[in-house]
Amino acid sequence: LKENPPPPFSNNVMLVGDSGVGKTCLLVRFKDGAFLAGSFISTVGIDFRNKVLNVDAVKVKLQIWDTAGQERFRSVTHAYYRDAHALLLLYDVTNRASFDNIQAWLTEIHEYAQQDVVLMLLGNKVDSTQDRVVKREDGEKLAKEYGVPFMETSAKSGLNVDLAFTAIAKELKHRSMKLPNEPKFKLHDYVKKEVRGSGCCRS
Ligand SMILES: Nc1nc2c(ncn2[C@@H]2O[C@H](COP(=O)(O)OP(=O)(O)OP(=O)(O)O)[C@@H](O)[C@H]2O)c(=O)[nH]1
Repeated sequence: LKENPPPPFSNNVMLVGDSGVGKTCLLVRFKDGAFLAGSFISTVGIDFRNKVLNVDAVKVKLQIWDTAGQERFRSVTHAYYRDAHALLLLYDVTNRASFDNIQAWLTEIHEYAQQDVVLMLLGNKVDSTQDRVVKREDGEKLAKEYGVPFMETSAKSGLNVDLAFTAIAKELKHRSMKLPNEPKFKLHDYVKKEVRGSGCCRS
C-alpha cells in the first residue's frame, strides 16, 4: 500500500509596509528569481503566492500575502493580520518617510496581529547606494528597540531575499514541529548570516 505523504506545513507570511517599498518585487524575486523592472504597479487589496521550501529535510509551504501599502486599502489588510503566522515589515532605505512610518506599522501590528506572530524588519533597496538616506545603523537601532530581527535586502540584486524567507520558514517549522533533542532555532542569530550591502549614505 502506497502511503500518501503528509501535507507540507502551510504558513501564512504577510508582507507589509508603505506603498513603493518593494513588497511585490521582494515576493517576485523570491518566487521567480527575477526583478520586476519597469513602471511601478501598486498592489490593489491583496495578492497571494505559494512557495514550498525545504527546511532541514522537511517541506515547509509558505503562503505569502502581498498587501497593498496604500492607505486606502488599509482596512483590507487589517482583516488578514489575524491569520498571519509571520510578518515581513519593509521600509525603503532610499525613502526616509517609509522608515519613519515603521513605528506606526508596529502599532498597527500590535493591534491586529496575533501576539506570537513571527516578525522581521527589512530595509529594502540597498542596491541603490547613491540614493540611500536611511543608514544601516538606524534600522539596527530601531529593530533592537523593538526586539525584532533585522536584515537589509535588495529585490533588485536578490541580496538576502532567500535568506529572509528561509529564516521565517525555519522559525515557523521549529515552532510547529518540536523534535525531541533538537536545539532551539534562534531567529535573531540566524539573521546574522546576512550579506552586508554597501553602508554608504547620502547626507
Ligand atoms: N532599486 C531598487 N528598486 C526596487 C527594489 N524593490 C522594488 N523596487 C522598485 O520600487 C518600486 C515599487 O516596488 P513594488 O514592489 O511595486 O512596491 P510595493 O511595496 O509592492 O508597493 P504597493 O503595492 O503600492 O504597496 C518599483 O518601481 C520597483 O521597481 C529594490 O530592491 N531596488
